[in-house]
Amino acid sequence: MVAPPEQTQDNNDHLVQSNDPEHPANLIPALCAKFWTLGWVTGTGGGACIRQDDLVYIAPSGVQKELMKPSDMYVLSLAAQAASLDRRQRVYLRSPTQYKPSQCTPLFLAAFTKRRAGCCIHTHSHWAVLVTLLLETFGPGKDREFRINNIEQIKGFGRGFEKSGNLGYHDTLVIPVIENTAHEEDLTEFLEEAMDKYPDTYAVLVRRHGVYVWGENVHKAKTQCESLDYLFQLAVEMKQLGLPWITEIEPTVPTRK
Ligand SMILES: CSC[C@@H](O)[C@@H](O)C(=O)COP(=O)(O)O
Ligand SMILES: [Zn+2]
Repeated sequence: MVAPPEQTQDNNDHLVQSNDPEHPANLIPALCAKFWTLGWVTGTGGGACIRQDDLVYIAPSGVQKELMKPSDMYVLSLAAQAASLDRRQRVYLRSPTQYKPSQCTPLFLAAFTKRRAGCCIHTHSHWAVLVTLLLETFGPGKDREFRINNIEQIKGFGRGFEKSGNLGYHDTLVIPVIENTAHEEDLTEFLEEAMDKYPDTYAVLVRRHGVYVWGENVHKAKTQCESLDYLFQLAVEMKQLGLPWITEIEPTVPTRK
């Protein structure tokens, strides 16, 4: 077994220094600046995390996510983390001294380790929060899933973990909802439970809080996050217009003559 790299005296600064705009240390600040304009990472909430092979690039906690710099990024080795005896203790190769790492770290790690995701995005989007509030009004039992079908944007989603291709127009997209907790890290066990119960899901809604969305790579995570936000907004607006709530209708497959 190859020993994981250790934190060096220079804090492994080379891990976050690159001229490549696609390098995770450059991409996280760039993505978060775009997400801020969508209201996804307002007031320090939400964020994004990228895995490149064994290395995970993590934003700091409690900072204005749209103003971050590559040098603000934490770097963690999944191999070193797996070898650590205490699962809650994080093994960082690089820690910017003035901050703590994002409180969302254990949730991001769940997407990387349980689903081999390459990127995980957490938003505090109004649409995500409103959808969880609307679901509450459907009563116990019906408030634990967001379902939608017969909308073109569903095709923006992959079929599921280790499955090829995307959902089709007539498929139903199902996103589980978990309850919020006082501390972000306490959501981890519920997020993992939801992943086990819905093995093909790429997202988990957190009631009155937001959504976690992941994908095989940055492109897929971003596409799925944007598609989902579009669908959440559409669902809320359909409800406002008095159109039938999509969770209450069955998929309508037209019959061919
Ligand atoms: C507005 S505080 C939000 C946090 O508690 C949390 O929900 C969040 O999404 C961001 O946590 P952070 O530790 O700043 O990355
Ligand atoms: Zn949050």
